[in-house]
Amino acid sequence: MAEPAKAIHATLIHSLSPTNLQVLPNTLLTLSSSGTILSLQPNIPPSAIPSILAQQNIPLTSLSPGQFLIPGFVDTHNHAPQWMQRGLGQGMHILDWLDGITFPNEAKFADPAHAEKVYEKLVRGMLRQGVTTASYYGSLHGEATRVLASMCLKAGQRALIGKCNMDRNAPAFYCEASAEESIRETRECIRHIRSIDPEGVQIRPVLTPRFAISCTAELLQSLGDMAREDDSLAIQTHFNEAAQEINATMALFPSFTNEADLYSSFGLLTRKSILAHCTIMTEYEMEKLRELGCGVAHCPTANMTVGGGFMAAPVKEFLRRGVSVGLGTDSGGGYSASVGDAMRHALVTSYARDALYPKFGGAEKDGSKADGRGGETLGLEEVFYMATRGGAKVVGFEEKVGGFGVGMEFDALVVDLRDEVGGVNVPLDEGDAPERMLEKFVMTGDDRNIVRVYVKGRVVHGEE
Ligand SMILES: O=c1[nH]c(=O)c2nc[nH]c2[nH]1
Repeated sequence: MAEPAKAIHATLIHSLSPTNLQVLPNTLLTLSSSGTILSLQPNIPPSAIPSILAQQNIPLTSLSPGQFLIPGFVDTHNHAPQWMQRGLGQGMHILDWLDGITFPNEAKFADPAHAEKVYEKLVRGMLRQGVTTASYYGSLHGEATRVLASMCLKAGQRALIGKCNMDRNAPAFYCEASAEESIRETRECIRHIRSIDPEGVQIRPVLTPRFAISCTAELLQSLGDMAREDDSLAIQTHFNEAAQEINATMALFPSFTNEADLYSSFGLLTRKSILAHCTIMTEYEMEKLRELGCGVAHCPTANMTVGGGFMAAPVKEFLRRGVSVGLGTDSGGGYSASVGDAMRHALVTSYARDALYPKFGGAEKDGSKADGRGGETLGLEEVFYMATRGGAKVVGFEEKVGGFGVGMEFDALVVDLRDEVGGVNVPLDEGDAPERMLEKFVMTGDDRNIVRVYVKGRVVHGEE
């Protein structure tokens, strides 16, 4: 067994399941030099630590009252080249927003120097906000996507990284010449990612057909073939995002009546699929995603502001059916790249769904009212789960991260609610219990309250 390299004494809070939060007070953790949790002992008073660590000459970090540890956040849906366009085009419909704002911005990543500059800010900015794992869409450019992969590895962020595939229905200045070229560049990116992190410890490739509108059937089929030949490959795409997008998709593929059948016919719906948005779902598609084991990247910030009006995905229904759901910032369709905002917006959109949308077909649910509404609100435990362990499951990192346990890798945030960190919004009160501190952080905290970030036990933001 590995030797302990450092110890941390803190109150830990993590999710065991969507509805089960666990607080581990006064916990003594030891970590190996590669960041694996070797031991985890709750209820150890500070006075007992010297004798426990007597045989181990390792440094100890102790948190103060007002501070606690949570697992690192997982952003299951993020467009890396859109980092600089956040906030633009609010209220636009999806296809107009892509043409008017997004494609001209992403086209700039043909220049690897531009990619280097923007991706450095992106990865640093995401780590600072506690996003220890992200699933990134790159631009369509192979070289810029390789720059992103190298940047994540160097900065210490875990990531799935995919070169965007798009060989039609985009302006000539931002469209791949053919399906073959798109596949060639995709293979090159996968090779690069696997050469710099052969075990996929920190970064992994993900197939990234942007959506069916921008991919020919030949390209979708070739990507599906790649997924079938290598079942370790994750897949990410946009799915049932908005009415404008669904109508355009069905017009391009008239032999299908829904997106679930369309994407699965090309072999793109697997247990490794990460489907962003899923706002407009039928009973049939809901069940199909469940049967196929696909994960959902719920992106409430974008769904409320860009793409198609106000869209409230049926998240509670996904959870009821056992479909894996994580949170995505969808930066920069989402104007905010903060998973904290995504948690708050997930709560708000669930309240809207509860009040305004007829309940989803299927079994009677507790809490539904006579008019068919109700039963759709999410709780704090559920949004925190989706931001951490649930997200880790969606992106395929659940055995390593998302919670705390012996044998897991230590991706964690030191949350600090004390006045001295300079955040004015968090109302820390004397005697606040850990559960209450977490609730206040989720609802009112920001990056100033994330004072240190660990990935694999290494400090990647803040000071040790
Ligand atoms: O939110 C979104 N952002 C995008 O970049 C995109 N492309 C296709 N569909 C999309 N939706």
